[in-house]
Amino acid sequence: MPIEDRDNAYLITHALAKDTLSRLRDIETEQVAFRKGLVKLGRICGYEIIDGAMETEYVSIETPLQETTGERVKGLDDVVIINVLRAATPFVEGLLKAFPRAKQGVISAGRDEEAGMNDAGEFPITIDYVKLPEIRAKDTVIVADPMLATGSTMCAVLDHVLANAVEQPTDLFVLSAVSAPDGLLRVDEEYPNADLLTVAIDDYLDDDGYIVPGLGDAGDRAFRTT
Ligand SMILES: O=P(O)(O)OC[C@H]1O[C@H](OP(=O)(O)OP(=O)(O)O)[C@H](O)[C@@H]1O
Ligand SMILES: O=c1cc[nH]c(=O)[nH]1
Ligand SMILES: [Mg+2]
Repeated sequence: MPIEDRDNAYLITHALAKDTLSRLRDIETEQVAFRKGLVKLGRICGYEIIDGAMETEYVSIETPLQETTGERVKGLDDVVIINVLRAATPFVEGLLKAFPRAKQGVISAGRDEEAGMNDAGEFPITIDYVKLPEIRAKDTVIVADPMLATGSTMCAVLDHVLANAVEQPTDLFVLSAVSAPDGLLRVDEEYPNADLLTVAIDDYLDDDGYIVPGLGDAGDRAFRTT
């Protein structure tokens, strides 16, 4: 469903996506259930991307009984999924169930929480490790991170990914579970060619840059760190 006044931002409205996200938000959801919830949400989002954004083609098929016409999704071999370490890891595990043959990239990008947010609402981002596949124009690129807060991490990641692409991808998706309005606007403004997909847009960011109501620190809850 398109988000008001934004040509390229969409809500993933599948009932099971909303159900799963609601369980993730719950403070009572402990590590294992939280991680499994992120995996499930990634899978649902993957199916929704296929359903909403990928083309199908008719193919001739020989069943054990006779020839018939079937429908196949086009381009499944030309999918690139970027895992923004570390909170995206279980989310990507779910996405891979929808895109099992995706080429995968990882990029370790973290907010410098000690430096904190500046007056413009941005965090300095540290990028430690990057391993990306070759990206070409025909690839469907999905950059996955469950949390889009100030947008600082995603902008740093997109900078890196696009600067290192062999060709600029035509289909570029930024996928998150929960977004703050500020982060969504920032990524939209800096990367107008990206389609932004999210399951929820929450109310605001608190003074520490956490999404409210949000679900807390997704990395800490999935990896049981504090
Ligand atoms: O939009 P932003 O303000 O940049 O915030 C979002 C980022 O914060 C979280 O990662 P974090 O830095 O906590 O790293 P982690 O995945 O290791 O927990 C989250 O997974 C995003 O990457
Ligand atoms: O609310 C937030 C903001 C950034 N990162 C998280 O994990 N949660
Ligand atoms: Mg974290």
